[in-house]
Amino acid sequence: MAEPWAATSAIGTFIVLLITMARNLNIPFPLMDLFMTFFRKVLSVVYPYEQITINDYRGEYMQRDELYTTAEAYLSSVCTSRARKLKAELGKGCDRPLVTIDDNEEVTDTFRGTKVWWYSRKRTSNSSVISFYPGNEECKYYCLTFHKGHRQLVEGEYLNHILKEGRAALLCNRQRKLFTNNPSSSWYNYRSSVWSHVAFEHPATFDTLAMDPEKKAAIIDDLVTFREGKEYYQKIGKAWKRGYLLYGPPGTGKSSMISAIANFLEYDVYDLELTAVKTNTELRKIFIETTGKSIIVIEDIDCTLELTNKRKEKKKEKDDKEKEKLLPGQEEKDDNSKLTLSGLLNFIDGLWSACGGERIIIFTTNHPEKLDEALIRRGRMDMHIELSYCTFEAFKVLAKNYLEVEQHELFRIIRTLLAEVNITPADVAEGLLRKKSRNNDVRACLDNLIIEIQAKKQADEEAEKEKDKSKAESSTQKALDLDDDKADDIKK
Ligand SMILES: Nc1ncnc2c1ncn2[C@@H]1O[C@H](COP(=O)(O)OP(=O)(O)OP(=O)(O)O)[C@@H](O)[C@H]1O
Repeated sequence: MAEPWAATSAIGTFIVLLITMARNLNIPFPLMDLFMTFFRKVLSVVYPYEQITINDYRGEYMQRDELYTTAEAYLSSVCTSRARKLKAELGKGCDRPLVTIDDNEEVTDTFRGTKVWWYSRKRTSNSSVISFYPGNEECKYYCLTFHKGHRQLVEGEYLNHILKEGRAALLCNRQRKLFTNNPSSSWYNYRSSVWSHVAFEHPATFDTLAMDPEKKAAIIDDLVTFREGKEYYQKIGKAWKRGYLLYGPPGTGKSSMISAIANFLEYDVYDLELTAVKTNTELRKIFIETTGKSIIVIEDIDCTLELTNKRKEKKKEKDDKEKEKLLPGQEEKDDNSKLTLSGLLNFIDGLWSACGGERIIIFTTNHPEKLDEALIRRGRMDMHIELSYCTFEAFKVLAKNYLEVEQHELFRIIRTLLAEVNITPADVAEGLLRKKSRNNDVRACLDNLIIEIQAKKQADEEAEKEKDKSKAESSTQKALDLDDDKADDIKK
Protein backbone atom coordinates (compact mmCIF):
# COMPACT_ATOMS: atom_id res chain seq x y z
CA MET A 1 0.00 0.00 0.00
CA ALA A 2 1.33 3.45 -0.95
CA GLU A 3 2.22 5.83 1.89
CA PRO A 4 -0.40 8.63 2.23
CA TRP A 5 2.07 11.37 1.24
CA ALA A 6 3.03 9.52 -1.98
CA ALA A 7 -0.62 8.97 -2.87
CA THR A 8 -1.46 12.62 -2.01
CA SER A 9 1.26 14.02 -4.26
CA ALA A 10 0.28 11.70 -7.17
CA ILE A 11 -3.39 12.71 -6.83
CA GLY A 12 -2.45 16.40 -6.52
CA THR A 13 -0.45 16.23 -9.76
CA PHE A 14 -3.35 14.44 -11.46
CA ILE A 15 -5.87 17.14 -10.41
CA VAL A 16 -3.61 19.94 -11.66
CA LEU A 17 -3.31 18.13 -15.01
CA LEU A 18 -7.09 17.73 -15.23
CA ILE A 19 -7.83 21.39 -14.52
CA THR A 20 -5.28 22.50 -17.11
CA MET A 21 -6.81 20.15 -19.69
CA ALA A 22 -10.37 21.30 -18.92
CA ARG A 23 -9.30 24.94 -19.39
CA ASN A 24 -7.50 24.24 -22.68
CA LEU A 25 -10.33 22.13 -24.13
CA ASN A 26 -13.14 24.49 -22.90
CA ILE A 27 -15.10 21.60 -21.37
CA PRO A 28 -18.58 22.84 -20.22
CA PHE A 29 -19.17 23.21 -16.46
CA PRO A 30 -21.99 20.56 -16.04
CA LEU A 31 -19.83 17.99 -17.72
CA MET A 32 -16.89 18.89 -15.50
CA ASP A 33 -19.12 18.66 -12.39
CA LEU A 34 -20.29 15.18 -13.42
CA PHE A 35 -16.72 14.16 -13.96
CA MET A 36 -15.63 15.46 -10.54
CA THR A 37 -18.36 13.42 -8.77
CA PHE A 38 -17.15 10.33 -10.55
CA PHE A 39 -13.55 11.27 -9.72
CA ARG A 40 -14.34 11.59 -5.98
CA LYS A 41 -15.78 8.04 -6.00
CA VAL A 42 -12.70 6.66 -7.70
CA LEU A 43 -10.53 8.66 -5.29
CA SER A 44 -12.07 6.98 -2.25
CA VAL A 45 -10.96 3.65 -3.69
CA VAL A 46 -7.43 4.60 -4.75
CA TYR A 47 -6.82 6.89 -1.73
CA PRO A 48 -8.18 4.91 1.24
CA TYR A 49 -6.95 7.30 3.94
CA GLU A 50 -8.83 9.51 6.33
CA GLN A 51 -7.56 12.38 8.38
CA ILE A 52 -8.24 14.05 11.73
CA THR A 53 -7.05 17.62 12.27
CA ILE A 54 -6.09 18.71 15.77
CA ASN A 55 -5.79 22.50 16.03
CA ASP A 56 -3.57 24.34 18.50
CA TYR A 57 -6.22 26.90 19.53
CA ARG A 58 -9.97 26.60 19.76
CA GLY A 59 -13.12 28.20 21.11
CA GLU A 60 -14.35 31.75 21.54
CA TYR A 61 -11.48 32.80 23.81
CA MET A 62 -8.97 30.90 21.68
CA GLN A 63 -7.83 28.63 24.46
CA ARG A 64 -5.17 26.04 23.70
CA ASP A 65 -6.74 22.74 22.87
CA GLU A 66 -5.84 20.08 25.41
CA LEU A 67 -5.74 17.39 22.74
CA TYR A 68 -3.11 19.39 20.85
CA THR A 69 -0.88 19.85 23.92
CA THR A 70 -1.22 16.22 24.96
CA ALA A 71 -0.54 15.05 21.38
CA GLU A 72 2.54 17.27 21.34
CA ALA A 73 3.76 15.73 24.61
CA TYR A 74 2.93 12.23 23.36
CA LEU A 75 4.85 12.71 20.13
CA SER A 76 7.69 14.20 22.11
CA SER A 77 7.94 11.16 24.38
CA VAL A 78 7.20 8.41 21.86
CA CYS A 79 8.00 9.42 18.32
CA THR A 80 10.79 12.00 18.26
CA SER A 81 13.45 9.33 17.72
CA ARG A 82 11.85 8.67 14.34
CA ALA A 83 11.74 12.33 13.23
CA ARG A 84 14.52 14.09 11.37
CA LYS A 85 13.52 17.68 12.12
CA LEU A 86 12.88 18.53 15.75
CA LYS A 87 12.14 21.68 17.71
CA ALA A 88 12.65 22.48 21.40
CA GLU A 89 10.28 24.76 23.34
CA LEU A 90 9.99 25.73 26.98
CA GLY A 91 6.23 25.27 27.24
CA LYS A 92 4.04 27.18 29.68
CA GLY A 93 4.15 25.42 33.03
CA CYS A 94 7.05 23.14 32.10
CA ASP A 95 10.37 23.10 33.89
CA ARG A 96 12.28 21.34 31.09
CA PRO A 97 12.37 22.04 27.35
CA LEU A 98 9.94 19.95 25.34
CA VAL A 99 11.59 18.45 22.27
CA THR A 100 9.01 17.55 19.65
CA ILE A 101 8.60 17.26 15.88
CA ASP A 102 9.16 20.44 13.90
CA ASP A 103 6.60 22.16 11.63
CA ASN A 104 6.00 20.36 8.32
CA GLU A 105 7.67 17.24 9.66
CA GLU A 106 6.14 13.78 9.60
CA VAL A 107 6.43 10.76 11.90
CA THR A 108 4.75 7.40 12.05
CA ASP A 109 3.38 5.59 15.05
CA THR A 110 2.14 2.05 15.49
CA PHE A 111 -0.77 1.19 17.74
CA ARG A 112 -1.93 -2.43 18.11
CA GLY A 113 -0.14 -3.30 14.88
CA THR A 114 -1.79 -0.43 12.98
CA LYS A 115 0.32 2.27 11.38
CA VAL A 116 -0.73 5.92 11.58
CA TRP A 117 0.95 9.07 10.24
CA TRP A 118 1.34 12.35 12.09
CA TYR A 119 2.04 15.57 10.18
CA SER A 120 2.88 18.78 11.96
CA ARG A 121 1.53 21.75 9.96
CA LYS A 122 1.33 25.53 10.16
CA ARG A 123 -1.37 27.61 8.50
CA THR A 124 -0.80 31.36 8.03
CA SER A 125 -3.76 33.69 7.65
CA ASN A 126 -3.76 36.03 4.65
CA SER A 127 -6.10 38.45 6.40
CA SER A 128 -4.83 42.01 6.87
CA VAL A 129 -6.82 42.34 10.10
CA ILE A 130 -4.59 42.45 13.19
CA SER A 131 -5.93 39.97 15.71
CA PHE A 132 -5.69 40.11 19.48
CA TYR A 133 -6.03 36.36 19.74
CA PRO A 134 -2.92 34.21 19.54
CA GLY A 135 -3.26 31.64 16.82
CA ASN A 136 -5.43 33.78 14.55
CA GLU A 137 -2.54 34.85 12.30
CA GLU A 138 -0.75 31.55 12.49
CA CYS A 139 -2.43 28.30 13.40
CA LYS A 140 -0.46 25.17 14.09
CA TYR A 141 -2.16 21.83 13.77
CA TYR A 142 -1.51 18.13 13.53
CA CYS A 143 -2.97 15.93 10.81
CA LEU A 144 -3.45 12.41 11.99
CA THR A 145 -3.81 10.19 8.91
CA PHE A 146 -4.86 6.54 8.98
CA HIS A 147 -6.39 3.90 6.72
CA LYS A 148 -10.17 4.22 6.65
CA GLY A 149 -10.49 0.60 7.75
CA HIS A 150 -8.95 1.60 11.11
CA ARG A 151 -11.27 4.52 11.81
CA GLN A 152 -13.00 2.83 14.75
CA LEU A 153 -9.73 1.90 16.38
CA VAL A 154 -8.34 5.43 15.97
CA GLU A 155 -11.47 7.25 17.15
CA GLY A 156 -12.35 4.84 19.91
CA GLU A 157 -9.00 3.82 21.36
CA TYR A 158 -6.01 5.52 19.82
CA LEU A 159 -7.11 9.08 20.68
CA ASN A 160 -7.76 8.03 24.30
CA HIS A 161 -4.33 6.40 24.34
CA ILE A 162 -2.82 9.72 23.15
CA LEU A 163 -4.66 11.61 25.91
CA LYS A 164 -3.55 9.21 28.63
CA GLU A 165 0.08 8.92 27.59
CA GLY A 166 0.36 12.62 26.71
CA ARG A 167 -1.03 13.68 30.08
CA ALA A 168 1.42 11.39 31.86
CA ALA A 169 4.30 12.89 29.83
CA LEU A 170 3.11 16.42 30.66
CA LEU A 171 2.96 15.55 34.37
CA CYS A 172 6.58 14.37 34.35
CA ASN A 173 7.71 17.53 32.64
CA ARG A 174 5.59 20.12 34.35
CA GLN A 175 6.31 22.86 36.85
CA ARG A 176 3.78 22.59 39.65
CA LYS A 177 1.48 25.56 40.15
CA LEU A 178 -0.15 27.57 42.88
CA PHE A 179 -3.53 28.84 41.68
CA THR A 180 -5.60 31.65 43.19
CA ASN A 181 -9.13 32.49 42.12
CA ASN A 182 -9.78 35.79 40.36
CA PRO A 183 -12.74 37.94 41.38
CA SER A 184 -15.73 36.97 39.24
CA SER A 185 -15.99 40.53 37.84
CA SER A 186 -12.76 39.91 35.88
CA TRP A 187 -13.78 36.56 34.35
CA TYR A 188 -15.31 38.14 31.29
CA ASN A 189 -12.25 40.23 30.44
CA TYR A 190 -10.12 39.22 27.52
CA ARG A 191 -8.46 35.87 28.26
CA SER A 192 -8.97 36.23 32.02
CA SER A 193 -9.89 32.89 33.47
CA VAL A 194 -11.28 31.81 36.80
CA TRP A 195 -7.84 30.97 38.20
CA SER A 196 -4.47 32.67 37.84
CA HIS A 197 -1.29 30.89 38.78
CA VAL A 198 2.35 31.21 39.70
CA ALA A 199 5.00 28.49 40.02
CA PHE A 200 4.60 26.54 43.25
CA GLU A 201 8.00 26.57 44.91
CA HIS A 202 7.33 26.34 48.65
CA PRO A 203 10.22 24.36 50.18
CA ALA A 204 8.35 22.83 53.18
CA THR A 205 8.43 19.04 53.32
CA PHE A 206 7.51 16.46 55.92
CA ASP A 207 11.20 16.38 56.90
CA THR A 208 11.15 20.08 57.80
CA LEU A 209 7.73 19.94 59.49
CA ALA A 210 8.00 20.01 63.28
CA MET A 211 5.36 17.80 64.84
CA ASP A 212 4.90 14.59 66.75
CA PRO A 213 6.67 11.86 64.68
CA GLU A 214 3.88 9.31 65.16
CA LYS A 215 1.25 11.76 63.97
CA LYS A 216 3.42 12.67 61.00
CA ALA A 217 3.89 9.01 60.06
CA ALA A 218 0.11 8.44 60.27
CA ILE A 219 -0.55 11.37 57.89
CA ILE A 220 2.08 10.19 55.40
CA ASP A 221 0.59 6.70 55.56
CA ASP A 222 -2.89 8.09 54.88
CA LEU A 223 -1.62 10.09 51.89
CA VAL A 224 0.16 7.08 50.39
CA THR A 225 -2.97 4.94 50.77
CA PHE A 226 -4.97 7.68 49.06
CA ARG A 227 -2.49 8.16 46.20
CA GLU A 228 -2.39 4.46 45.44
CA GLY A 229 -6.10 3.90 45.97
CA LYS A 230 -7.53 4.43 42.49
CA GLU A 231 -8.78 0.85 42.08
CA TYR A 232 -9.97 0.69 45.69
CA TYR A 233 -12.05 3.86 45.38
CA GLN A 234 -13.48 2.56 42.12
CA LYS A 235 -14.33 -0.80 43.75
CA ILE A 236 -16.19 0.73 46.68
CA GLY A 237 -17.96 3.24 44.41
CA LYS A 238 -16.55 6.38 46.04
CA ALA A 239 -15.07 9.41 44.34
CA TRP A 240 -11.30 9.50 44.56
CA LYS A 241 -11.04 12.37 46.99
CA ARG A 242 -10.02 13.03 50.56
CA GLY A 243 -10.71 15.87 52.93
CA TYR A 244 -8.40 17.11 55.69
CA LEU A 245 -9.27 19.60 58.40
CA LEU A 246 -6.17 21.26 59.86
CA TYR A 247 -6.78 23.13 63.07
CA GLY A 248 -4.71 24.77 65.75
CA PRO A 249 -3.48 28.18 66.96
CA PRO A 250 -1.78 30.59 64.53
CA GLY A 251 1.84 29.71 63.79
CA THR A 252 1.59 25.98 64.45
CA GLY A 253 2.26 24.96 60.85
CA LYS A 254 -1.09 24.58 59.06
CA SER A 255 0.11 26.33 55.89
CA SER A 256 3.48 24.54 56.11
CA MET A 257 1.62 21.23 56.32
CA ILE A 258 -0.32 22.03 53.10
CA SER A 259 2.93 22.71 51.27
CA ALA A 260 4.48 19.54 52.67
CA ILE A 261 1.48 17.52 51.41
CA ALA A 262 1.66 19.18 47.97
CA ASN A 263 5.39 18.50 47.70
CA PHE A 264 4.99 14.93 48.89
CA LEU A 265 2.22 14.08 46.40
CA GLU A 266 3.54 16.41 43.67
CA TYR A 267 0.12 18.01 43.28
CA ASP A 268 -0.88 21.53 42.26
CA VAL A 269 -2.44 23.77 44.90
CA TYR A 270 -5.66 25.74 44.35
CA ASP A 271 -5.91 28.39 47.06
CA LEU A 272 -9.62 29.20 47.08
CA GLU A 273 -10.43 32.63 48.49
CA LEU A 274 -14.11 32.29 49.36
CA THR A 275 -14.59 36.02 49.97
CA ALA A 276 -14.08 36.56 46.23
CA VAL A 277 -16.91 34.13 45.42
CA LYS A 278 -20.38 35.63 45.43
CA THR A 279 -22.73 32.82 44.46
CA ASN A 280 -23.08 29.05 44.41
CA THR A 281 -23.04 29.23 40.62
CA GLU A 282 -19.61 30.90 40.69
CA LEU A 283 -18.39 28.28 43.15
CA ARG A 284 -19.50 25.54 40.77
CA LYS A 285 -17.54 27.13 37.89
CA ILE A 286 -14.48 27.48 40.10
CA PHE A 287 -14.54 23.81 41.12
CA ILE A 288 -15.13 22.61 37.57
CA GLU A 289 -12.02 24.44 36.41
CA THR A 290 -9.70 22.61 38.80
CA THR A 291 -7.70 19.70 37.44
CA GLY A 292 -6.89 16.26 38.86
CA LYS A 293 -3.85 15.70 41.08
CA SER A 294 -4.58 18.86 42.97
CA ILE A 295 -5.23 20.16 46.46
CA ILE A 296 -8.05 22.67 46.94
CA VAL A 297 -7.38 24.76 50.03
CA ILE A 298 -9.77 27.00 51.91
CA GLU A 299 -7.78 28.75 54.65
CA ASP A 300 -9.40 30.13 57.80
CA ILE A 301 -12.75 28.76 56.76
CA ASP A 302 -14.39 30.09 59.92
CA CYS A 303 -13.60 33.66 58.82
CA THR A 304 -14.36 33.49 55.13
CA LEU A 305 -17.98 32.43 54.98
CA GLU A 306 -21.15 32.61 57.04
CA LEU A 307 -20.58 29.06 58.12
CA THR A 308 -20.43 29.16 61.87
CA ASN A 309 -23.49 28.18 63.85
CA LYS A 310 -23.82 31.46 65.70
CA ARG A 311 -23.36 33.63 62.66
CA LYS A 312 -25.72 31.42 60.74
CA GLU A 313 -28.42 31.92 63.37
CA LYS A 314 -27.93 35.69 63.30
CA LYS A 315 -28.01 35.66 59.53
CA LYS A 316 -31.23 33.62 59.58
CA GLU A 317 -32.88 36.23 61.81
CA LYS A 318 -31.76 38.96 59.40
CA ASP A 319 -32.97 36.98 56.38
CA ASP A 320 -36.35 36.37 58.04
CA LYS A 321 -36.75 40.10 58.66
CA GLU A 322 -35.84 40.86 55.06
CA LYS A 323 -38.32 38.26 53.84
CA GLU A 324 -41.07 39.99 55.82
CA LYS A 325 -40.20 43.23 54.07
CA LEU A 326 -40.75 41.71 50.60
CA LEU A 327 -43.77 43.14 48.84
CA PRO A 328 -46.45 40.74 47.57
CA GLY A 329 -45.33 39.49 44.16
CA GLN A 330 -41.66 40.06 44.92
CA GLU A 331 -39.86 36.74 44.90
CA GLU A 332 -37.11 35.65 47.17
CA LYS A 333 -33.74 35.35 45.39
CA ASP A 334 -32.98 31.71 44.67
CA ASP A 335 -30.10 30.02 46.51
CA ASN A 336 -27.79 30.07 43.51
CA SER A 337 -27.64 33.87 43.59
CA LYS A 338 -25.68 33.79 46.86
CA LEU A 339 -22.98 31.65 48.42
CA THR A 340 -24.30 29.36 51.11
CA LEU A 341 -23.09 26.60 53.38
CA SER A 342 -25.38 24.14 51.62
CA GLY A 343 -23.88 25.27 48.30
CA LEU A 344 -20.42 24.46 49.54
CA LEU A 345 -21.53 21.10 50.96
CA ASN A 346 -23.22 20.19 47.68
CA PHE A 347 -20.07 20.85 45.72
CA ILE A 348 -17.88 18.91 48.10
CA ASP A 349 -20.21 15.91 47.90
CA GLY A 350 -21.72 15.97 44.48
CA LEU A 351 -20.45 17.87 41.54
CA TRP A 352 -16.86 17.99 42.70
CA SER A 353 -16.87 14.26 43.33
CA ALA A 354 -18.06 13.70 39.80
CA CYS A 355 -14.96 15.39 38.33
CA GLY A 356 -12.38 12.80 37.30
CA GLY A 357 -8.89 12.58 38.81
CA GLU A 358 -7.81 12.54 42.39
CA ARG A 359 -8.35 15.63 44.49
CA ILE A 360 -7.72 16.61 48.07
CA ILE A 361 -9.61 19.35 49.84
CA ILE A 362 -8.13 21.01 52.92
CA PHE A 363 -9.80 23.42 55.32
CA THR A 364 -7.76 25.26 57.92
CA THR A 365 -9.09 27.02 60.98
CA ASN A 366 -7.92 28.40 64.30
CA HIS A 367 -11.39 27.75 65.77
CA PRO A 368 -12.77 24.30 64.86
CA GLU A 369 -15.49 24.68 67.51
CA LYS A 370 -17.06 27.48 65.48
CA LEU A 371 -17.58 25.36 62.38
CA ASP A 372 -20.84 23.78 61.41
CA GLU A 373 -20.88 20.05 62.20
CA ALA A 374 -22.10 19.24 58.70
CA LEU A 375 -19.05 20.85 57.16
CA ILE A 376 -16.48 18.80 58.99
CA ARG A 377 -18.19 15.49 59.54
CA ARG A 378 -16.26 12.35 58.56
CA GLY A 379 -16.83 11.60 54.91
CA ARG A 380 -16.36 15.27 54.09
CA MET A 381 -13.32 16.01 56.19
CA ASP A 382 -11.98 12.48 56.53
CA MET A 383 -9.05 13.30 58.79
CA HIS A 384 -8.98 15.98 61.48
CA ILE A 385 -5.40 16.99 62.21
CA GLU A 386 -4.55 19.11 65.21
CA LEU A 387 -1.40 21.21 64.94
CA SER A 388 -0.43 22.37 68.34
CA TYR A 389 2.19 24.09 70.44
CA CYS A 390 5.80 23.01 70.14
CA THR A 391 6.67 19.76 71.89
CA PHE A 392 10.22 18.61 72.56
CA GLU A 393 10.02 16.15 69.64
CA ALA A 394 8.93 18.97 67.33
CA PHE A 395 11.72 21.19 68.67
CA LYS A 396 14.29 18.50 67.77
CA VAL A 397 13.13 18.67 64.12
CA LEU A 398 13.54 22.46 64.13
CA ALA A 399 16.97 22.25 65.79
CA LYS A 400 18.10 19.74 63.17
CA ASN A 401 16.81 21.93 60.33
CA TYR A 402 17.97 25.28 61.61
CA LEU A 403 21.18 24.41 63.52
CA GLU A 404 22.06 20.96 62.19
CA VAL A 405 22.32 19.55 65.72
CA GLU A 406 20.61 16.45 67.05
CA GLN A 407 21.99 16.54 70.61
CA HIS A 408 23.14 19.32 72.92
CA GLU A 409 23.53 19.74 76.68
CA LEU A 410 21.00 22.64 76.63
CA PHE A 411 18.28 20.36 75.20
CA ARG A 412 17.49 19.18 78.78
CA ILE A 413 16.52 22.70 79.89
CA ILE A 414 14.54 23.30 76.71
CA ARG A 415 12.67 20.02 77.21
CA THR A 416 11.59 21.07 80.75
CA LEU A 417 10.57 24.55 79.57
CA LEU A 418 8.56 23.27 76.58
CA ALA A 419 6.60 20.97 78.91
CA GLU A 420 5.54 24.05 80.92
CA VAL A 421 5.04 26.72 78.24
CA ASN A 422 2.68 26.98 75.28
CA ILE A 423 4.89 28.33 72.52
CA THR A 424 4.25 27.86 68.80
CA PRO A 425 6.75 26.22 66.42
CA ALA A 426 6.76 29.57 64.54
CA ASP A 427 8.06 31.34 67.69
CA VAL A 428 10.63 28.60 68.36
CA ALA A 429 11.83 28.78 64.74
CA GLU A 430 12.10 32.55 65.00
CA GLY A 431 14.09 32.22 68.25
CA LEU A 432 16.55 29.84 66.63
CA LEU A 433 16.88 31.96 63.53
CA ARG A 434 17.52 35.30 65.17
CA LYS A 435 21.00 34.56 66.53
CA LYS A 436 21.88 32.21 63.68
CA SER A 437 21.88 35.10 61.22
CA ARG A 438 24.42 37.02 63.34
CA ASN A 439 26.86 34.24 64.16
CA ASN A 440 26.81 30.54 63.59
CA ASP A 441 27.19 29.65 67.27
CA VAL A 442 24.78 26.84 68.22
CA ARG A 443 25.03 27.56 71.94
CA ALA A 444 24.18 31.24 71.39
CA CYS A 445 21.08 30.23 69.38
CA LEU A 446 19.89 27.80 72.05
CA ASP A 447 20.60 30.32 74.82
CA ASN A 448 18.56 32.87 72.92
CA LEU A 449 15.70 30.39 72.56
CA ILE A 450 15.78 29.61 76.31
CA ILE A 451 15.54 33.35 77.09
CA GLU A 452 12.59 33.69 74.71
CA ILE A 453 10.73 30.70 76.19
CA GLN A 454 11.36 32.00 79.73
CA ALA A 455 10.06 35.44 78.71
CA LYS A 456 6.96 33.79 77.26
CA LYS A 457 6.51 31.80 80.47
CA GLN A 458 6.69 34.97 82.54
CA ALA A 459 4.28 36.80 80.23
CA ASP A 460 1.81 33.89 80.45
CA GLU A 461 2.04 33.84 84.25
CA GLU A 462 1.42 37.58 84.44
CA ALA A 463 -1.52 37.32 82.06
CA GLU A 464 -2.91 34.48 84.20
CA LYS A 465 -2.55 36.60 87.37
CA GLU A 466 -4.25 39.52 85.61
CA LYS A 467 -7.10 37.23 84.59
CA ASP A 468 -7.53 35.93 88.18
CA LYS A 469 -7.47 39.50 89.48
CA SER A 470 -10.17 40.72 87.10
CA LYS A 471 -12.23 37.58 87.84
CA ALA A 472 -11.99 38.31 91.58
CA GLU A 473 -12.91 41.98 90.99
CA SER A 474 -15.93 41.10 88.90
CA SER A 475 -17.24 38.60 91.51
CA THR A 476 -16.77 41.23 94.29
CA GLN A 477 -18.66 43.72 92.14
CA LYS A 478 -21.44 41.18 91.60
CA ALA A 479 -21.66 40.56 95.37
CA LEU A 480 -21.86 44.34 96.01
CA ASP A 481 -24.60 44.74 93.40
CA LEU A 482 -26.53 41.92 95.05
CA ASP A 483 -26.24 43.64 98.49
CA ASP A 484 -27.49 46.91 96.98
CA ASP A 485 -30.48 45.13 95.45
CA LYS A 486 -31.32 43.50 98.81
CA ALA A 487 -31.05 46.88 100.60
CA ASP A 488 -33.41 48.40 98.01
CA ASP A 489 -35.91 45.57 98.55
CA ILE A 490 -35.86 46.09 102.35
CA LYS A 491 -36.41 49.84 101.89
CA LYS A 492 -39.39 49.14 99.69
N1 LIG B 1 5.14 22.78 62.62
C1 LIG B 1 6.05 23.56 62.04
N2 LIG B 1 7.14 23.04 61.50
C2 LIG B 1 8.09 23.80 60.91
N3 LIG B 1 7.99 25.14 60.83
C3 LIG B 1 6.89 25.72 61.34
C4 LIG B 1 5.86 24.96 61.96
N4 LIG B 1 4.92 25.80 62.38
C5 LIG B 1 5.30 27.01 62.03
N5 LIG B 1 6.49 27.00 61.40
C6 LIG B 1 7.23 28.16 60.90
O1 LIG B 1 6.43 29.31 61.15
C7 LIG B 1 6.02 29.96 59.95
C8 LIG B 1 4.50 30.18 59.99
O2 LIG B 1 3.86 28.94 60.01
P1 LIG B 1 2.51 28.60 59.21
O3 LIG B 1 2.15 29.73 58.33
O4 LIG B 1 2.65 27.26 58.61
O5 LIG B 1 1.50 28.56 60.43
P2 LIG B 1 -0.09 28.55 60.40
O6 LIG B 1 -0.53 27.61 61.47
O7 LIG B 1 -0.57 28.30 59.03
O8 LIG B 1 -0.41 30.04 60.83
P3 LIG B 1 -1.77 30.87 60.55
O9 LIG B 1 -2.89 30.19 61.25
O10 LIG B 1 -1.44 32.22 61.15
O11 LIG B 1 -1.92 30.93 59.06
C9 LIG B 1 6.41 29.03 58.83
O12 LIG B 1 6.93 29.72 57.73
C10 LIG B 1 7.45 28.12 59.42
O13 LIG B 1 8.73 28.68 59.20
